[in-house]
Amino acid sequence: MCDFSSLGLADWLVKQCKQMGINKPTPVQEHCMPPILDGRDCMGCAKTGSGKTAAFVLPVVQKLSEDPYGIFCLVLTPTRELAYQIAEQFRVFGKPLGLKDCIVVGGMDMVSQALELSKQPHVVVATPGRLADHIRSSNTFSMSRIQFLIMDEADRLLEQGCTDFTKDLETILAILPAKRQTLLFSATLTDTLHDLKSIAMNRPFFWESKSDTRTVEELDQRYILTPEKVKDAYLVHLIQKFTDEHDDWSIIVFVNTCKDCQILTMMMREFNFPTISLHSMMKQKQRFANLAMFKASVFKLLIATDVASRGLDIPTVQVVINHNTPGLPKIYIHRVGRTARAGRNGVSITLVTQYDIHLVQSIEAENKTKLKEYPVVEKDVLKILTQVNVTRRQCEIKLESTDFDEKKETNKRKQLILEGKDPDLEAKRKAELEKIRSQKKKFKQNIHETIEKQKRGQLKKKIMKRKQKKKAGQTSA
Ligand SMILES: Nc1ncnc2c1ncn2[C@@H]1O[C@H](COP(=O)(O)OP(=O)(O)OP(=O)(O)O)[C@@H](O)[C@H]1O
Repeated sequence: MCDFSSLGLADWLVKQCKQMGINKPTPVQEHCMPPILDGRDCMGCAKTGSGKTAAFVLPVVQKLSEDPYGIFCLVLTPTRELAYQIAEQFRVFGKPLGLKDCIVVGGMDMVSQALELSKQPHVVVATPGRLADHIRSSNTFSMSRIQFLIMDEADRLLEQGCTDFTKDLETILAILPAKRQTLLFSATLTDTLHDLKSIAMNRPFFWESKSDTRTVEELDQRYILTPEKVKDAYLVHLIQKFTDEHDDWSIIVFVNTCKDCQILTMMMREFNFPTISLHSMMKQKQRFANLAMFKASVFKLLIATDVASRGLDIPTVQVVINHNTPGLPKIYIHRVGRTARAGRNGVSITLVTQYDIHLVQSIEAENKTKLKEYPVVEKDVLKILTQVNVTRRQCEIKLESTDFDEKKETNKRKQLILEGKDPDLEAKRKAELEKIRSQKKKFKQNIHETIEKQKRGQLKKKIMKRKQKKKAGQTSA
């Protein structure tokens, strides 16, 4: 049987693992640690909650112990909360070494970060935007001797989504030495493999967990088909049911927008569920505080946008509810992966409207899993429908009386300016895109309606023919 020692891990680190209850390597650790210790670049793709973090932290800490200097390792990650989580793992495993880390993320004081960077910590864990800002604005630190570059959630860092890291990554990569080890990890690497190969060029070792499905077996994946207007009532019903039945369960509800996050949080509080939220329009200190309270189970219901969908490791989360069906299978994988971690069980429930059925189908096809219907007594949901919808309206009105939308607009403009774009031009471009999208949607709808009409017509004809035949048979008899 494989153990950490046989993978080449030093005794003191094996002991450190044991102290954390980590006794046997998971497959991603078993396969990726030896090539990393051997000096190779590595791309590791394994399911959510399978121990990818330790798969890169342990070899780096071991190598650091052999030749300690700062800055030895740079870790890049897409979200600020994840940066703190990864830094904590380095701190715990590297405690006997006196490992010094520095976290460089947006929303926190830049001056104190610059000061910490100048003290040459062993490990820097950063989000790309803020680190690139430091590189552009100061020369108090050097990364020219780093031994390791790690990109956690590497596919997210490279994709050009709503937050595009490309420019910042270029700035960062430009100051790193070519001779280094590059380690790339994610539960969904495959789509970006081509781009990743141009970053990891040192005899790259690629490992992907072999499995028929892309989600873990311990996860019970469900859906509820609901009209848009009944969604919130289902949500309240589900949360009531889970909190009544299991007082130690924590629940994450994923929503599409910051505004929805805010409204649903207000609503859940109206229904007396102690709730907190996490989204990108909140002040960073509040984000950290809320997450800490959720982790400590002070609050057991978290309403979050996709800022919480990747990497967060909270063992008490038993249920993930998707208030909206994720538009991409990849987003679905990361969201539902917040439960059923490290061999534990978990449930995910996706609320699906009739317009989202094609999204569920592509999630099922991509992940090679069928979602099962979650049984609900419909009349119990209908009983609370009016109350829930009135409460939503009240919360919407309450939110409208604050400057939430205004703040959102200002934040968006600031972000665009920082990205070197013209906010007015961008707005125009977006409006044009939206127009094309809605025309396409209308066109699709028309085709769908025509096909349905034709089908109905054919069916009518068939029935008529059958009736006529029957009649003819009766008269000839
Ligand atoms: N060998 C092991 N044995 C038991 N538990 C482990 C082992 N390695 C890691 N863990 C634990 O498993 C949990 C999940 O690990 P981790 O957060 O690294 O998952 P991940 O693969 O990075 O997931 P994600 O893709 O969601 O980021 C953590 O709580 C971690 O402490």
